[in-house]
Amino acid sequence: MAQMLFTLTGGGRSEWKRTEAARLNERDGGGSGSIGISWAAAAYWFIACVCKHIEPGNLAGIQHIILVLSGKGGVGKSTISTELALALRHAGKKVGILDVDLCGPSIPRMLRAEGKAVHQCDSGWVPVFVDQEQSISLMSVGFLLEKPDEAVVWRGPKKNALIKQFVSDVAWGQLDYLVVDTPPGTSDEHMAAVDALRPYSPLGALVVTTPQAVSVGDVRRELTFCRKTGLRVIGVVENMSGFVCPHCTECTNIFSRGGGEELARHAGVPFLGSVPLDPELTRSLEEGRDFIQEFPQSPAFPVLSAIAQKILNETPAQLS
Ligand SMILES: Nc1ncnc2c1ncn2[C@@H]1O[C@H](COP(=O)(O)OP(=O)(O)OP(=O)(O)O)[C@@H](O)[C@H]1O
Repeated sequence: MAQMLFTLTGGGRSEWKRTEAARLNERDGGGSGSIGISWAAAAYWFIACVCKHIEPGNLAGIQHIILVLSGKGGVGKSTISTELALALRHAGKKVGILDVDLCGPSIPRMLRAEGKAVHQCDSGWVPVFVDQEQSISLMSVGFLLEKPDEAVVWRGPKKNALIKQFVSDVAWGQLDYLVVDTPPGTSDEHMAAVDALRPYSPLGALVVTTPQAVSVGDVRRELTFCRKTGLRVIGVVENMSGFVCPHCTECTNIFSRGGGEELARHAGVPFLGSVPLDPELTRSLEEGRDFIQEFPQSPAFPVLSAIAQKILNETPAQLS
């Protein structure tokens, strides 16, 4: 504990002690879930407030916050978060990604940032910059784990405490967009994220689904969650919507098609587009490559670019 507090409150840029985080994770994994990082966070806040080392409002420089939600796991939420961030970045925007999918942090790998370390400055944790121009910054629990495939086995209160700490303590600086990748479903973690983010900036949700009725049904629950928490729905994205044969360019609707669009129409929320299954997208994510820059001929490229463009077109007017 003493070591952790030292690393969190010490002056200058000292490296986050990942081994200490991993040790706390190990010690508390599956246990009471109420000690460890959450206690350290409380102590950290107390000391930070007393010493006035931490400026409140680390999110104050962010123009727009977009929460990416999905009813089910594996429908491509992290994929859409990553590609949206890349597309916005290629449109000249400064973008941050906050990965609050604590049990499945896949974005560091998708952006080839695995193994990078989070540093500390006077105003909090410095996110990892994933490109040389420092136009995309990323914060993920993946950076706090000793090994990339280590499991985070925490109970709800502890996860919520870390999400709140991510929201308050990451020094993003000036950003045009913060894309928040959430776990699947509508859990306590979503409430923690929404509650913690609400005071800082206009907020909207982008809901990802696959076209099948079973996934679309889960999206209805997401839309209800948005309504109940007062989150504006920016739009629905249908992912894995058809497979375009690379040889003959014929599109096969493997998981049916159009469920997301129909749901959006019924719910009265915007439909942003249907992203096809695209092997080049899978490959670029596996290899941590920049799909938007490297694969402009791919079938998923025009749809992902159009989704980013719709967000660019409407966010200044509607979210401000
Ligand atoms: N349109 C697509 N074309 C090809 N592959 C895709 C597409 N969308 C997602 N994938 C692949 O599907 C897998 C699951 O995607 P992803 O991790 O983004 O889903 P998720 O909803 O974030 O999952 P989780 O709920 O586990 O966080 C990944 O391997 C990704 O590369």
